[in-house]
Amino acid sequence: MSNMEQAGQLSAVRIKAQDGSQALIALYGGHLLSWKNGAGKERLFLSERSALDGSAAIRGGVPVIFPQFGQRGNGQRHGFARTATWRLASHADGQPGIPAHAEFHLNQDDLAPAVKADWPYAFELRLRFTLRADALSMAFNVRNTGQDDFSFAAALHTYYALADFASTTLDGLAAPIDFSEFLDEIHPATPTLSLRQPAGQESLQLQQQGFNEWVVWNPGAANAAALLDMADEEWRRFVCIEPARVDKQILRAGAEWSGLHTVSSIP
Ligand SMILES: O=P(O)(O)OC[C@H]1O[C@H](O)[C@H](O)[C@@H](O)[C@@H]1O
Repeated sequence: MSNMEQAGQLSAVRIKAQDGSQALIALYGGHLLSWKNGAGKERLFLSERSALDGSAAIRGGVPVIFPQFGQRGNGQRHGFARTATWRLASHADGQPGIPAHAEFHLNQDDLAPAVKADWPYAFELRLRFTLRADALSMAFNVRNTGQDDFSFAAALHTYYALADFASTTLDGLAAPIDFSEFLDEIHPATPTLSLRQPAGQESLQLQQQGFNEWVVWNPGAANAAALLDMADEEWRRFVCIEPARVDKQILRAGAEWSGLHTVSSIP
């Protein structure tokens, strides 16, 4: 397929909007690795030490968290979706008046036997990236295709590239964020946030629907030093702001849930 390329050892699809902005998504994890504006400026952080060979979750971009958030459950930390290989269902570059898109699917038959045995439910995940001039949206849909109810948590664990952590502000949460050190905070899902960087750097508007919280995370210096897949100084160059459904909630047999995350450039 013409839009396919390698990212490290991973297969990935690149989609381009009419204005020249681009997104690169790996099949491993259905993982958005890069989102550049029309001038080629990268919006997402990806650690220089990240595995890109399918051996471990990718450190950066947008890990898809499902069906468990962090260690809030007995399953794999942050779930199995970020380390499963998704199927590319459709993709197209943008045309005049039509955005670019790529859609990925994952169901129980795509999982390794041990993972499937650990979470024995029938499901269908759909993840659709829609790329417009200066805006990217991620639509995440979970369907319970089996006979049994199941509970799940979910998040789009977005790593935003920052010029300088300490000079960043985030507006729109119920309480202000202190960009000086370690952050691991869970806030109610106010619909719109503004991630502002110093003059000369791009600021972004973050919107979500369908999720319950915003999680804000940065390891800070000490924790970053202990992370094997992050260089010591890299923590200053990103913040994770994640639309999330942190606690597991039930999804009845036959039911579906949708969450939407839209990020756009603001002056
Ligand atoms: O290292 P990871 O498994 O990717 O998790 C990275 C981070 O994810 C979330 O933001 C959690 O709130 C943090 O507690 C966690 O440390």
